[in-house]
Amino acid sequence: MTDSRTTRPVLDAVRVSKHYGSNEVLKDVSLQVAAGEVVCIIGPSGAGKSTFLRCINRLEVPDAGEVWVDGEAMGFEERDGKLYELSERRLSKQRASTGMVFQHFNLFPHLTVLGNVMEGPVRVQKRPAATVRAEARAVLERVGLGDKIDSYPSQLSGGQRQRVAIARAVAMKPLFLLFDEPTSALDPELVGEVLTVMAGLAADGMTMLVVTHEMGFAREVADRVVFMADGGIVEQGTVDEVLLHPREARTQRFLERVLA
Ligand SMILES: Nc1ncnc2c1ncn2[C@@H]1O[C@H](COP(=O)(O)OP(=O)(O)OP(=O)(O)O)[C@@H](O)[C@H]1O
Repeated sequence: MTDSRTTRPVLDAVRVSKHYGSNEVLKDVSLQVAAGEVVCIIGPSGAGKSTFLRCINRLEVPDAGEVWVDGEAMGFEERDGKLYELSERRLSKQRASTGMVFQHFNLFPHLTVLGNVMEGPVRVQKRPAATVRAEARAVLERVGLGDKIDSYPSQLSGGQRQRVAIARAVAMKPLFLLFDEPTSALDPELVGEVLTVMAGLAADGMTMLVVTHEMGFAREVADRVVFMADGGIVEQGTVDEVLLHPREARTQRFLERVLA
């Protein structure tokens, strides 16, 4: 990749740390993701993967470290050369640039599928409803739910709900998408339809940081794989380097266990 647009880091997390009580959950974690890149984070339960994603979009406030998104410090704005903490309202707007898809969909039960997808662009980003409606329909077509726009979440399968959640994040036109184990809550037969949508977004050039236990997805789609354990990055590299020829004993043991 020689095009500078596809190599510039759109996400730059620098020495992020977080503790809960005496539990050091993240220790000095740094990670860059370039525009157009798909990075999968793998690792055992309790490694700090979810906490890292939540620190990136400031659903959790890190104890130390910085997160830069397209050159802007997450949670702060610059005025007169100084950084000031953003109000919750402005933070919500900034957070929209880091669209997040959770394990448990988090849809609004009282809104239709279309209403769920329009909510963020209209209420948070204050974009005109007519434009957003047309865009939301197009995004829902793209995730294969064009015929479900008037349904309510309770009328959908888990896989369909997760595809609505993905459409909702995409409709905000984020700089990148964060996925936190997006298929872990699904029945096995519904996992494939969600992974297919995610692979489609990756093929379209969407920048993605994906916490996943789906090794097949990581192998097929990731440009880079990051192995986390005990609150830190143990190793990272290409699929070939990390999944097929891991250097670190901890990575080898983890892969032996999950691929057994
Ligand atoms: N809000 C919280 N309060 C206290 N401890 C927390 C909180 N959130 C996470 N932890 C702890 O932080 C550690 C890391 O949790 P985290 O969910 O980030 O790990 P993970 O790698 O995503 O694990 P999993 O794959 O099981 O989701 C765990 O020990 C967890 O119990």
